[in-house]
Amino acid sequence: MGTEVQADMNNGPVQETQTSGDIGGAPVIDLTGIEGPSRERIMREVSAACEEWGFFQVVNHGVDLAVMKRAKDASKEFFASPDEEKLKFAMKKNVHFHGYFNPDLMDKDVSKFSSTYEHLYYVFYPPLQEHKDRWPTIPEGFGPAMYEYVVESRGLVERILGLLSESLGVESHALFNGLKGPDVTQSNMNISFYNAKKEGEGEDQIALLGHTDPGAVTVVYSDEVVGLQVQKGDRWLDIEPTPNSLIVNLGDQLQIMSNGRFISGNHRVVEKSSKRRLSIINFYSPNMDAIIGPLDGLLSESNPPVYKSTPYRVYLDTFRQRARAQLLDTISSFKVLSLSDQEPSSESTIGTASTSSTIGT
Ligand SMILES: O=C(O)CCC(=O)C(=O)O
Ligand SMILES: [Fe+2]
Repeated sequence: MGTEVQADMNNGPVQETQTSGDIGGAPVIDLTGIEGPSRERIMREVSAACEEWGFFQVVNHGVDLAVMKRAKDASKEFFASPDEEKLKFAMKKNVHFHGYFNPDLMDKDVSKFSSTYEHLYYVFYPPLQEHKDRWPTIPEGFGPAMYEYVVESRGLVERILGLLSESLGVESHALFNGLKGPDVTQSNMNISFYNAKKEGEGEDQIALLGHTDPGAVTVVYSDEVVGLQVQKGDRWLDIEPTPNSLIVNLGDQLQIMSNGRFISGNHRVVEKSSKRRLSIINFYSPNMDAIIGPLDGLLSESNPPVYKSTPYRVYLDTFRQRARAQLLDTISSFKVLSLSDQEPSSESTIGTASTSSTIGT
C-alpha cells in the first residue's frame, strides 16, 4: 500500500479493540543456503508462512547490511533536519502524494491527508529521471543510498518469488514474469517516522488501520521499535523486529496469482512505544499494465479460478477509491462470482462491502 492509500487510513485514536498485541506474530526464517542444499527446507518454510500468515521475517537474507544501514542513517538524518529544509520536499496537491508529509507542519488538506505521522513517499524503481528529480537531497546522499537499498531489497523479493513459484509447482520465473507484464515491476518507497506513545496515554494509538497491501510483496525494514501488528484470527500479534532482519508480507496480487493459496496478511501499525519508530517500506508492485490473475499452470477443473484477471492499474484504482471510504477489503470484489451469486453492479459491490467491511477487526 502506498502513502496515497494511507492518507485515508491514518485516523489516530480510532477505537479498535485490543491494541496491546501479543508477541510472536509470524515466523523468522533463515535464508542461509537458499541457492544450495537448504533450498527445499527454505521453500517449505516460506510457503507455509505465506499460506498461514502472509507474513514472515528473514535473516541472512543476502541484503547487504552496510547498504541497509546507509539507507536507515540517511532516513534518520532527513527526519532530523530543520523543518524548513524538509518542507522543500513537501507533497503537493495532485502529484500523487509523492514527497514529504508532516501533519504538524502541513495543511492536512494538501492531499486529503489525515496521517498522524511524518513520512516520505517516492517511486524509486524504475529510476526514471522524473522520479529521481523528486528524491530528497537532504542529506546529500539520500537518493543514492536509498536507491542502493531498493535494488538490494528487490533482489530479495525476486529470490522469494522464485521460491514461491517453485512451491506452487510452476516454472520458477512464473510469478516474476506475471508481475512484470509488458515491462518492469515497480518499487514505491514509504519511509515512515511514527510518533511515540505519549506519556500518560492509556490506550495505544492506532497510526495505520488494519489493511492488506494491494501490490505483490512488501519488504519492511523496521528499526527495533515495536509497532507493526499482524492479524491472526481475531487477535493482533506484534512483529518483534529481530536485529538485521527484514519483514516480508504478501500483497493482494500474490493471493490472486496463487489462486488463494497464499494470503495477503492483514496488518496495522500502533503507537505503543515511548520511542518513535522508523520503518523503510519497499512496495514491490506489478507493472501497471500487467494483467494479474491466477497463474495458468495452477488451474484445473478441480482448481477453477477464484479471482478475475485484471490490469493492475484497475485493481489499484479500485483499492484507492475504496481506501478513501475506509473500505479496506478490495480483493473480495475481484472474486469470480459463482453461478448462484447475483451479479451486483460495481457500485453496489462497493456499497455492500462497506457495510460488511472488517476494517481493524
Ligand atoms: O510501518 C510499517 O511497519 C508498515 C506500514 C504499512 O503497513 C504500510 O505502509 O502499508
Ligand atoms: Fe501495509
